Amino acid sequence: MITLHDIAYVRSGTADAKAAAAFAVDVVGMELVAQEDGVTYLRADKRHHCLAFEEGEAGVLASAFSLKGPDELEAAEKELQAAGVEVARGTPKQARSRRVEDFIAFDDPFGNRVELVHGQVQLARPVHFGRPAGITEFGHICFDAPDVKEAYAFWSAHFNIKVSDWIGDWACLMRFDPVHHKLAVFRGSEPGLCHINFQVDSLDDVMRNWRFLQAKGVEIEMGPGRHPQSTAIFVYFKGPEGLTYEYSYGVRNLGDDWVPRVFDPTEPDAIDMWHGPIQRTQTQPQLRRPLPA
Ligand SMILES: O=C/C=C/C(C(=O)O)=C(/O)C(=O)O
Ligand SMILES: [Fe+2]
Repeated sequence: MITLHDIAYVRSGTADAKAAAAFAVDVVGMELVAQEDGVTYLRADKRHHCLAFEEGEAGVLASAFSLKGPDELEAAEKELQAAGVEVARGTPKQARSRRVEDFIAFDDPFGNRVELVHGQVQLARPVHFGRPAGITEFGHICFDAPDVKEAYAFWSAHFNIKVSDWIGDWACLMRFDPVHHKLAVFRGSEPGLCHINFQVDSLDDVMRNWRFLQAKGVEIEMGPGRHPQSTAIFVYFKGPEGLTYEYSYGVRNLGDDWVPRVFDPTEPDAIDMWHGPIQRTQTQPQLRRPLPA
């Protein structure tokens, strides 16, 4: 069993790094940490970065989770290989570019590129936020996959992942610590990054951010609303090149005795208890690249 410790980062390709970074800083409120070798690094909490834009074709390149250390990384590599998953270890140069000690990469059964890392660099200094959006941390990652049941079968077979809630066969919200979900999979015809979530400090932050986004003419995909699953109050909005961001406040923590629930996706309040207009958040496509050599 591979024990995920935390989410680490999303790495996304961009054809316009300047626009992608400007949106991440001036609209989302992240800190621009560095721009180096065609990569722009953005942070929102203690991590060196939780979002990196690599110049090139637009689309998600990888989503990463951290493990405890080198022994755990090696054990993860062996476990995945034994299960027939093709796994590659990153080169020192690639690890340096990700600001991690070491990492492995593989594709989930649908082609979502996942990286497992250890030794992600942290920055001790406070985050110099681009604007006061109230971000407290990088909250969760959401993939698309054509079969969410099969996606859960994969994650629960090899990882310390438990389902927290199902939305029929349309979505699976998963946890590996008390937080309701740090990984979600939504049904979509192709692999991709459904959205990247940032937790904010208060309900007021969600509402202030919503007003700010509206005033800036940013496309609001959904919200403000409240998810019945995590009870979080949310707003989803669209950044450049199809990258969807979510702010949310109030995600619940679960105990070991939690029994997963099943919500009917055809019900009007299945994803928003406030019955706001439901719009399927468009996904940033997964770019198909060879595994690290
Ligand atoms: O569509 C349902 C979304 C649920 C949640 C939640 O319960 O917080 C999400 O954050 C999500 O996956 O976007
Ligand atoms: Fe979310």
